[in-house]
Amino acid sequence: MPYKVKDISLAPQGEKKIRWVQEHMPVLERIKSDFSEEKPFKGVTIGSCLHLEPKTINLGLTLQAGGAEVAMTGCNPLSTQDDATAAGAKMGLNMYGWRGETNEEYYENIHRVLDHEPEILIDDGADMIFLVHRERPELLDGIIGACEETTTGINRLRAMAADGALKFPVMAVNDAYTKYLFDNRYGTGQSTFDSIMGTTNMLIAGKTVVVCGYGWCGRGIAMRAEGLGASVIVTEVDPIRALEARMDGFRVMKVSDAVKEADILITATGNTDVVSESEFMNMKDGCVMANSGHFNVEINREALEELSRETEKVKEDIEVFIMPDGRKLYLLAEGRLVNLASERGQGHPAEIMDMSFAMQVLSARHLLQEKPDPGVYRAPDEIDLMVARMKLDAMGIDIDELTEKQRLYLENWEEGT
Ligand SMILES: NC(=O)c1ccc[n+]([C@@H]2O[C@H](COP(=O)([O-])OP(=O)(O)OC[C@H]3O[C@@H](n4cnc5c(N)ncnc54)[C@H](O)[C@@H]3O)[C@@H](O)[C@H]2O)c1
Ligand SMILES: O=c1[nH]cnc2c1ncn2[C@@H]1O[C@H](CO)[C@@H](O)[C@H]1O
Ligand SMILES: N[C@@H](CCS)C(=O)O
Repeated sequence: MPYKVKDISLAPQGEKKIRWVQEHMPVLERIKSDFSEEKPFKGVTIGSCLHLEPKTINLGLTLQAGGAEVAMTGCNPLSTQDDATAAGAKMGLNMYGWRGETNEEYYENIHRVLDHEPEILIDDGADMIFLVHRERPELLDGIIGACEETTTGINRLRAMAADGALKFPVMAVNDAYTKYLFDNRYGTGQSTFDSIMGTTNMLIAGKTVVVCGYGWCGRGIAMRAEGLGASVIVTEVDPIRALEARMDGFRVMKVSDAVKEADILITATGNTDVVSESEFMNMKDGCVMANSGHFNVEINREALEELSRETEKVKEDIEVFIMPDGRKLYLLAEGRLVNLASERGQGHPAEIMDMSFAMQVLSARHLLQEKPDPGVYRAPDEIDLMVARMKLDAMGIDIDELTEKQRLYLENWEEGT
């Protein structure tokens, strides 16, 4: 099995980590067992560009159990766990990636996955989907479709479809209820603090935490910050979401004012330049900044570097930028997704990725069965509900069912007071 990983001798350690997450991914394990009987992907090659860590390797193993030939690379140069990729390679997955890739190596590894001529792509952020359109158009005819993991990827793909540039169908996995309501909210909420606390060893209680963006990720981060004892300020550009944040009990203000109070600032907007020159000029001394949104552009690191008179690596994943007036501003994990890109970041909990990855593999099967026209599609509600039911089942939770009388009552418009 071809592979290019950091150190194949790390495989035994990686295998242990994979076994551990498997115990906490009951939905995916159940699907894996069904797939090993049905073999829905027999003869199909699947290429993925996802954060490479034990839960994602387990996704690869699920596709493999379903009969697929699987080739995997990472979707962020810093989020790969080298023991997990070593184990994945040993377990028969074609594996390309290592932590700390250069930009060039990152794209070379995506090309290596594309060299397998995958018929289905699974992407996070749409880098692989763009690359195949731009640089490997000869592969487009052989591609049945793709599944996209995250909000930003889907926004980019919708823009591409609107321009008529998208040449195959894409399942918007992020838009499934069993994905964004749990992964983006509870997953990002927990893993962001897990990583910030692990990296900095700082206390959250008593601090002022500024959360930029009150979408599904932002509300999870704000909720957990409050639970840890912080005073939370939210910044937004959408008036409805700003109102929601206020009525959820948080202070809401412009980012230019919020930075004056921030001990910790976390971005989760999917946007660029959310925190830039003027914010750095007014930011509270000692503020620790982290991004849990997308790519490394939400906090403008280049502007930060240009403004500062001195920069230094404090310790793993913490950089200090000393401003001309002596204020020290700190940036975690180079401004990349802090919950995955920092050494201490393990990504979302296994119980969360259990549902996200169940939606991935079932959406991939749906693509294969339905072969829709080019466009961006939400997974059918039946699949979403099936994943929710399997999760409840695994949690030992029973819920009520509508009686026939109740169903008829809900469907009837004639009955009043
Ligand atoms: N770290 C992770 O593991 C993880 C998990 C899921 C999603 N994501 C990424 O996080 C980002 C947010 O995802 P989401 O699902 O919460 O999206 P969302 O669309 O629900 O929320 C984004 C929010 O940011 C607000 N916003 C946009 N520009 C802003 C600005 N300049 N200032 C303040 N607010 C602004 C929007 O109005 C919106 O309410 C996306 O890039 C997504 O891909 C990361
Ligand atoms: O631990 C993880 N493994 C794999 N993917 C993850 C993990 N944590 C979060 N995400 C995924 O990363 C996307 C943003 O790039 C999110 O949409 C989330 O689903
Ligand atoms: N895969 C990209 C997209 C995140 S939204 C990243 O890791 O930055």
